Amino acid sequence: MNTTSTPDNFRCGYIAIVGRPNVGKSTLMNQLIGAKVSITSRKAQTTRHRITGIQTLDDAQFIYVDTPGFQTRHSNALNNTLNKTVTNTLVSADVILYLIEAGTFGPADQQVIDLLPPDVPVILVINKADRVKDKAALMPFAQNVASKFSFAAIVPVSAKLRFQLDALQNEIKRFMPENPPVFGPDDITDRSEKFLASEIVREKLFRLVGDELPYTSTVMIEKFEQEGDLRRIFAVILVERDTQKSMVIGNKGARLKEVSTQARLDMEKLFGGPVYLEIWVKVRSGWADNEAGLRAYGYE
Ligand SMILES: Nc1nc2c(ncn2[C@@H]2O[C@H](COP(=O)(O)OP(=O)(O)OP(=O)(O)O)[C@@H](O)[C@H]2O)c(=O)[nH]1
Repeated sequence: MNTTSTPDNFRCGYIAIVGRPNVGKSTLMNQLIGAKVSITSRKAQTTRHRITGIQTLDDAQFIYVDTPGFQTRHSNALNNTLNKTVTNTLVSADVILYLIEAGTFGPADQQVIDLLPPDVPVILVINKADRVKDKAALMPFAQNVASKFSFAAIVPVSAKLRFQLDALQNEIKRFMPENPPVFGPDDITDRSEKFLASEIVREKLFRLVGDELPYTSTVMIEKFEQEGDLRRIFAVILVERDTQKSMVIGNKGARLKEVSTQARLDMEKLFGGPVYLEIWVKVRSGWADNEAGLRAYGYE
């Protein structure tokens, strides 16, 4: 018996987004749900946690699961943990979006294909289609990639320009099971504000400090207090060496100040109220190679 106003044939499902680092997974999820819950950056390997973005329409609820970029270049405890997360995310999904970049297919893309489970529908999403001048060239490229796996559908998109995202959403809906919604109609993420705050600081850090900073640097929120509308947030950026600490702080603290200002503005937009943000930089060496250390920082 249906006791709520949910239509009988409502669809609800989990959608995993996978692809090698930097193909645009976070950008795609943010554009699909229309809010910034996953961080994006020009630097590869910025997404470390599983992030859920939720979109609810009249007839369907899409629950997106973002996965860390599959890492093959470096091998340490952190990367092994990341790859395990990818595999676990995939087998429990109803639909998988496998992302590649238009015109590019390399060994790292193949390695992600090798992780795809055979019994979950996989949509081949060819992202960054805006970069391809000769659209006719996309066809043979798509056919070539399609020969490598039995995809349920193929959709070229531009996550950045929102090109073909409706078409993609319709394809996704076809493969979602009939289920009542899991989340409320206004929820966009099941992540806490504290978690989102740390992701925002990390995004600014990678954007502003750039390639010199190793991806093992991390952000912790030491205190998160709310007083009426005001949120007071105390964050720590953990780096591995003193030289990295000075890089983050910058000349007379200019860089850290910029990270802090930009992060605060994003938080105020996302939380819908004023934010007081304080960020400290601390050095802690070797944590990325230590499994126990990883657990302590919440990477299971
Ligand atoms: N031209 C173009 N650039 C895009 C598009 N989608 C994403 N990008 C850019 O590609 C870069 C990487 O995007 P992300 O969304 O961070 O990629 P990701 O796959 O989540 O990366 P990891 O977190 O490293 O796994 C950013 O600079 C984006 O702006 C697109 O459709 N067109």
